[in-house]
Amino acid sequence: MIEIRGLNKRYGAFDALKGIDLDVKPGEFLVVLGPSGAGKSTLLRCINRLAEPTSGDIRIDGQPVRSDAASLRRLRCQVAMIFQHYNVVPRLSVQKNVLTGRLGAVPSVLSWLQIFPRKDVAIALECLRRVELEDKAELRTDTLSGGQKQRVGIARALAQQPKIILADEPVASLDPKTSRTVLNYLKQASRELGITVVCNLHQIDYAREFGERIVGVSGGRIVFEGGPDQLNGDVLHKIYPGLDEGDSRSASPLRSPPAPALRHLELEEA
Ligand SMILES: Nc1ncnc2c1ncn2[C@@H]1O[C@H](COP(=O)(O)OP(=O)(O)OP(=O)(O)O)[C@@H](O)[C@H]1O
Repeated sequence: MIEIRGLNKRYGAFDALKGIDLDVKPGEFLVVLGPSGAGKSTLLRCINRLAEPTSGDIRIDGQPVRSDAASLRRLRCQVAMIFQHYNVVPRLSVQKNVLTGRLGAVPSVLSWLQIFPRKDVAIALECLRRVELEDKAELRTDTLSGGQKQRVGIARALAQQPKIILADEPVASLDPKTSRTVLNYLKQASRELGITVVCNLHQIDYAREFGERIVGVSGGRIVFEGGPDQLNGDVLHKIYPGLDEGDSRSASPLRSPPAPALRHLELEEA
């Protein structure tokens, strides 16, 4: 579903990604694990062209990903994104937030007027049902808890009816119990709908629990690819140089501090 060959991304004089080769199979739930600054977000942003690769080739469903308007339009339909800070519109109702996932499929004049065809409203409600929030559809989104907001983020991504969901640290701002609930919704939807998911995580425990396959990134390179049962101490030291034994058994020391809310939405500087 995703084929990446020789992907490099340079910011000024800094190489954020160095020769990434990666294949993601259709329907796979892939976890990208790595320390802060490893290049995980940059990898996702290159896949969906929020960042322009310096060099290399990315194909989605066999089609090369390019930056011309037609390719970007196709890409935006095929690939949905889930963000650490939910990126919901607080004043809008839960249902309207989910309906924004339908914007690519609705004539722009209707979306300008915030009028959505009945078919799209039905899709939004079905997606809310998948994350068990259909009873909150009419509420303002800023009345929800963090975990519920992220479930709205998942429903919005599902409403797009994408082939691929890229989730950039979707549970970094949530407590452990809520994190597991949110990741369960995401994994279940991926399994039932056959959506390919690439999910960036900081937490080793969640990577083991939810990843069907894990890619370890460190210093802009892939340093591990394998199953969750292969995440042993040696592998963890490769991914997290300097990690001590206690850290490798616990998820919490590897939690990142929250990043600025809009960082992942901002297009990189030209
Ligand atoms: N727009 C940018 N301009 C300059 N440098 C950048 C930019 N975006 C990312 N970087 C740098 O590229 C490196 C990789 O960043 P990236 O956000 O991809 O890492 P990450 O693994 O996702 O980290 P985190 O888990 O903290 O989000 C970091 O050193 C970061 O400072």
